[in-house]
Parts: sequence; structure tokens; C-alpha cells
Amino acid sequence: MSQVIATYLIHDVKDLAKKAEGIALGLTVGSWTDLPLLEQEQLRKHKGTVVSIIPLEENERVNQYLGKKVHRALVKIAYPSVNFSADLPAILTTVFGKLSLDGEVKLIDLQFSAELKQAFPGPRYGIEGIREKLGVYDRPLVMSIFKGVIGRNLQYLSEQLKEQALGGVDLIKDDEILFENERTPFEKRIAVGKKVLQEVYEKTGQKTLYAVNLSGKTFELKEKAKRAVELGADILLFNVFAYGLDVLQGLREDKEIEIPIMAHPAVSGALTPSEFYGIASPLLLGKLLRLAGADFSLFPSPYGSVALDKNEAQSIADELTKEDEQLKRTFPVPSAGIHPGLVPLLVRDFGNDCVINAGGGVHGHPDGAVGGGKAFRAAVAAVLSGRSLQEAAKENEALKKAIALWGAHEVNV
Ligand SMILES: CCCC(=O)/C(O)=C/OP(=O)(O)O
Ligand SMILES: [Mg+2]
Repeated sequence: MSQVIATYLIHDVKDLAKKAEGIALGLTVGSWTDLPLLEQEQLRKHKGTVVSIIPLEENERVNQYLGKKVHRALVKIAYPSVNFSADLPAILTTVFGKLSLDGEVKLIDLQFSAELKQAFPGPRYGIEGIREKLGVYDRPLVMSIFKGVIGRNLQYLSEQLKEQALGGVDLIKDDEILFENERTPFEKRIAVGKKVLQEVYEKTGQKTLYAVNLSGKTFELKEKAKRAVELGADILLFNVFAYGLDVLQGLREDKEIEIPIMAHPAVSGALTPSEFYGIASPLLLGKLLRLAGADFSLFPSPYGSVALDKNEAQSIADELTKEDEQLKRTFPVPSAGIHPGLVPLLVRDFGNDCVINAGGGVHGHPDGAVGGGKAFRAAVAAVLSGRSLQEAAKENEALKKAIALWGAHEVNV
């Protein structure tokens, strides 16, 4: 049967079963008992069903935090697809619309039936497609981030772009806070990007792709994205949660917007951190971004400046990369506060199929962005060859300076 099964973490002072049944009814056919029998039969196909209730141990910390004694449980409820149109706005409103306003309930997961999942495109390129664009198959990708470009001119942007590319990074992204502006307009950033990156490629053989931030009013995005494609843009960076998952999907599904989309997690922190409310990050930054068509998903790493719990960050990556016969895999991009000394941890925790992403960890290098990029590439090479960073640093000045400044987190060496 075509349906979506929602998993919730619920907290209730009284009766978990009653709470669960109330959710199943309240988000579907409403009050059940006082309807005439005929209507009950008609509505049966629309009624939500409590699939399971798994009680959790009482937790004194939670009781104290909430100021009341609560019973906790993981509750699964099935919603028939006949109740909603096959789009994320309808599905999210069905499973967590009014309910998101109703106390301590967190949406943990959504299981889509194979039939319903067919309504979603998934990544256009995915990990394999991105690797093919770069010709890099056997290591994590390295990405750097423009920093301090706001208020600067195109010349400055061009120079910073060149420095980053000369450092040997595979990808360079706009910072998510760089929007349309007079000094570095969107279309000119694309043109400059192409020119500079081609020059570096001809000089060094290093191919680098540039993710330009697609911004502006929602209903102008598609035309702007199509213009970017016409100008030869490599990748679109997109602040999904400032707009909505369905806007991402709309860009992905447009046949004229045939370039990769890089999802930034900006604003998602309004939805994910609480253990009592909101939406679990593996669902929001993992499963749903992949379904809607993100080729990359950035999320806070376990060791950066806006750190996520390691298990949670790994769960996001699992949702992005687990095998799925209907969806390509999305590149996990653990981010924020990353420097070359963290590469052993990143490879240990996220493997080869990830993008190592850094702004400060590249530009803050004593030799600037060139040194930062070189240090990251040397750190990746060292880890993949089973050498310690300290050992590799003996032969690589850029890495030596990076770990002297930020330290090295060695793993099993
Ligand atoms: C989770 C997103 C990280 C991001 O947007 C960003 O700009 C990180 O910069 P650094 O922390 O690497 O300097
Ligand atoms: Mg940023």
C-alpha cells in the first residue's frame, strides 16, 4: 500500500497509546467515534494507523527539564498516500503540520513506500556523477569556501578564487552569506570563475569546480538558475531551508537546470537541535535532501565550530549514501571549523565518499589559501597511504605549518 510511515519521539504525562491514536486520527480523519457507521467505512481508507509504540525508559533529566513526569516512546504511524499529494509540502503538513505545534513531539524519520518514493527525483549527478565531472575517484574531495568577500570587488574575488584553486582544492563554494550584490554580481562571479579556473587548470592540471550561491526571491530562482547554466556555471549552492525542500526539488526537476546542486544547512538549526521538538537532522539534512535532489549536503561536523554529535553526523551521512535502487547517493560534506589536522578523523568517520570542506582552515594557513589547500591535499594523501600527518609533514611544508598552527588528530598510527 502506498503510504508514509512517520516515527515520532513523544513525551506524554498520561497514556501513550491514547496519545498515539489521537495523532493518527487527528492528522487524518479527525474524530472517529461519533461518525455514522457508513461514514466510518468510507473513511477507513483515510484513517491513520498506529503501527507501533516502543516505550522508552523514564528519564529523570527529561522530567526535570520539562518540569513534569513524562512517559516517552517511539511511535510509528502510517498515513495513506490517498490523503495527500505526492509532494514534500503535503507530506510534511500531514505528518508534522499541526502536530509540530502540539507539545513535546519530535519527528524522527519518514519511511516512504517504493511507490510514493517514485515521486521524488533524488540527485541528478550524485557522488558518482560529481566524481566523473572531476575525474577523481579514489579519495575524499577537498572544498574551500570564499571568506571575507562581502563588500569586496570582483578583482578581489578573482584573486581569492585563484589562490584557492592553486592550493589544489577540487571545489570552491561561495559562502552562503554572499548574495546578489553590485560589487560581485552573480553572473559576473560565474564568468570570472570560469576564466580563472580554466587558467589554473591549464597551468597546473588541477580541475576545480565553483559552486555559486543561487539567491534572491523564490519565483525568480529558476530563471536565475537557467541563466547560470547558460553562462556555464559548474554547481549551484542553495540555502534550501531559507526557501523550502520543494523549491530545491523544483530546481532539480527542471530539465534546463542540468547542473549539480549543493545544499547548505543554513536555517535548519531552527528545526533540528532540540531533543523534544522539531525534525531529526538525519531525516532533514540526510534523507529529505537526498530525495529532493541535492548532490551535496553540508552539515556540521562532529569536531567543528558548530559541532554535531558524532553519531548524529554519521547518521546524516548514512542517509545520504546508503544504497537505494531508486536514488543516487548524495555527497556528505561535514563542515565548520575544519582544518588539515582533522583529516584523519574525517576519513575515519566518513570514509572516502565525503567532501572535506573548509573556509578558515584554508584561508587561515600561514601561507594563505594556497598553503591551506596544499596542506589539506597532503593530509588526505597521508591518511590514504597510512602515514601519520606528523610523518608526512616532514616532507610537506604546507602540512607542517598547518599542524604547527592547528594540531594533528592522528588515528591508529
Ligand atoms: C555548516 C556550514 C559551514 C559553513 O557554511 C562555513 O562557512 C564554514 O566555514 P569554516 O568554519 O570552515 O571557516
Ligand atoms: Mg558558510
